[in-house]
Amino acid sequence: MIETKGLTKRFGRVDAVRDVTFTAAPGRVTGFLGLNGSGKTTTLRMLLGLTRPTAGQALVDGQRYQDLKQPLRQVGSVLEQGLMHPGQTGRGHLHTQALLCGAGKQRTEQLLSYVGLADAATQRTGDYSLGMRQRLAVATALLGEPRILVLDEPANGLDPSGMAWLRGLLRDHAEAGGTVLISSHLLAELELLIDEVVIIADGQVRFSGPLEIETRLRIRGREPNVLWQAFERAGAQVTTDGHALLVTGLDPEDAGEIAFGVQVPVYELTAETPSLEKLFLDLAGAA
Ligand SMILES: Nc1ncnc2c1ncn2[C@@H]1O[C@H](COP(=O)(O)OP(=O)(O)OP(=O)(O)O)[C@@H](O)[C@H]1O
Repeated sequence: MIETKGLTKRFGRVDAVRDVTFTAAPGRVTGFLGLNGSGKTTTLRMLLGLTRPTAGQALVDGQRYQDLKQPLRQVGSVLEQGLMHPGQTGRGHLHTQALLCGAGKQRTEQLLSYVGLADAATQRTGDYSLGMRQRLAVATALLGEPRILVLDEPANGLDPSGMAWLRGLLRDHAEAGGTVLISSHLLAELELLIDEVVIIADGQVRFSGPLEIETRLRIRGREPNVLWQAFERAGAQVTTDGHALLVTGLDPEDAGEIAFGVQVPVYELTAETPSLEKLFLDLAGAA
């Protein structure tokens, strides 16, 4: 479990993070979304004990990171993947990091396969693509078999197969009861990865909650008023954009059956799902 309560960080006159309160729960993948400079990295750094809050608290399993007994076994993180030595091989990097958290050679070999780098284990990380470095960074985070993962922009540089791999990995981790907090400004990609979303803009949380974006139906028919009343009788919410009825609370099959029941021919019935990007742009005021 990750919790922040009134978390605030001021750098001189810059309010980087203001009164940020949110929870990332076990069994869920929580996305932490914001534009560049919105305060994501500063928040994650406070969570990992790397930046001291001006006010408020950042807690991991109810404790500050610096008070955890075995931090590397409790929390795995990817903050900056620039921390790899370019002359070291992928395997060498993982072995060195394994020493820090007491993981054995068997674990590093298993992880190299798990992140799809077994064949590239003897290549220098300086020759790795951005996506390969991300995979190695994720492997490093997993070394101590932590239940909590904090990943800053892990999707950056991944190709579609890399994204599918990351999605599977995060899903498995959450389904095994782990907690995942993953930041990004790559909205469309995050949409497929996460269950919950926390949207931050100008250092403040603008939205936090489950990612259940309601599908809206756009319906045109011969007698809109008859349809409107019939849909409302079925418990749906109905508005119009002047051309079509906009209906929430019904699935397309039900809407079709209702129109058939009141004998109104339907000319158009389209299910529209607003993208996470739209939600984000609306909430973050990011024009
Ligand atoms: N060490 C620092 N000293 C002064 N200002 C800082 C420092 N670190 C961050 N800031 C400022 O705090 C604000 C939030 O920055 P932060 O890096 O947390 O945002 P971010 O959402 O992670 O952005 P990005 O996606 O670009 O990494 C920015 O205005 C940034 O310039």
